[in-house]
Amino acid sequence: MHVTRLELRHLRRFEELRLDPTPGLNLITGDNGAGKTSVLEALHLMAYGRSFRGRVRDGLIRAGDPALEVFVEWRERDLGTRDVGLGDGNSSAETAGRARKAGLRHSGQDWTGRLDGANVAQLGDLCAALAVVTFEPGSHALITGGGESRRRYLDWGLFHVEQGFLPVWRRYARALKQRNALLKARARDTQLDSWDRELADAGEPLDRFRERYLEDLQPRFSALLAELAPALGASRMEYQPGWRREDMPLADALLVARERDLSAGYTTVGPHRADWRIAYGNLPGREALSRGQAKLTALSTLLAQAEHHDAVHGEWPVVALDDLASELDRQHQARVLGRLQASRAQVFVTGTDVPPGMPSMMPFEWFHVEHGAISRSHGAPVP
Ligand SMILES: Nc1ncnc2c1ncn2[C@@H]1O[C@H](COP(=O)(O)OP(=O)(O)OP(=O)(O)O)[C@@H](O)[C@H]1O
Repeated sequence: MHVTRLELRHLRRFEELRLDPTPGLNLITGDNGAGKTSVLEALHLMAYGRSFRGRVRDGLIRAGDPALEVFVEWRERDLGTRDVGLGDGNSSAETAGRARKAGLRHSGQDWTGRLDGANVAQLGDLCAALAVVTFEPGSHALITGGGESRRRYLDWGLFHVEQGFLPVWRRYARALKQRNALLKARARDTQLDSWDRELADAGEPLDRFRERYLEDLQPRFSALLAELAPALGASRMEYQPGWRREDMPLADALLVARERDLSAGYTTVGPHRADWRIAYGNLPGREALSRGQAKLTALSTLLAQAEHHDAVHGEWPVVALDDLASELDRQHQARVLGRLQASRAQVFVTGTDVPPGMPSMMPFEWFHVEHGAISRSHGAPVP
């Protein structure tokens, strides 16, 4: 899939901005604070309902404005349409496939969204339409940070590749909210029984979806990390369900935990506590990773997710790489960009300049951000 138009209004420093990217590599340069990252944030917002730098209300709306707006038009593979040679990033793929569009207005509290000309009822419906994978300076937290971002990683991938996942996820989230409210109110056992049942009925399939998805990612992830960071040794993604699944089904675990949950006022076991970790052949654990190794591991998990999306849908998600040159050394920049070029993914890269690791003769479209505006200059191949 590739974005053909991105428009944003009242986002960070921008009054208004429009970008018409190429289906291949798009380089966005500018000085510090010019607004390069903000462009990727707009794209990420449409795909995730939030920025990778926080929620909309955490400073994404331009100071003094009541709300921001983002519009995206993109093309995605249509099973009835044959995709024609994309290798040079300038092919007829610009006109092939199915055209889609989405719009989002967000005030930080309220939002309205439209997808292909119709209103959307849930933000998740909008986010499940456009697939964007973002690697940015905070991405190492996917490996070294708390479990929430790792659960979000699994769920986001599943929203895009498993049709049945969203209803199960919503059912589980609703049951969890109800059970937690009852626990806080110290409800009677009979009331809790029915929500335990509901939670277990949604939680068991949710757990199976996640475990299977991680298994599907596993071979891609291991191959990617072996290429990007061979010194780490053979690696494995290990799934942790969020309760002692080897000992009992979720329904029993909820019952066993009930007294503890009543005193805590929330549900302490279940898929909302699930996690995954990486086991490395040559390291005791993530605590021993350098910052750069954590970044390469995170990048491998993100690219594995993108490759899997391609295996399911026959096309890559859009790939956004924020500040690539300060995240990876030259050699890794070259490897990653070369791999992405071969994948025919649409890629957005930001930086203060052309990344020094950009492979020579790689074609790209060059955008420059300055004084709150973006201008286009055709990138010459790097000598
Ligand atoms: N809510 C806001 N209202 C107005 N301006 C904002 C708001 N939030 C951020 N800004 C400004 O918008 C710009 C955001 O820049 P952004 O982080 O996208 O820049 P960048 O080009 O990626 O910079 P760097 O190279 O320093 O990472 C900064 O100049 C910042 O001060």
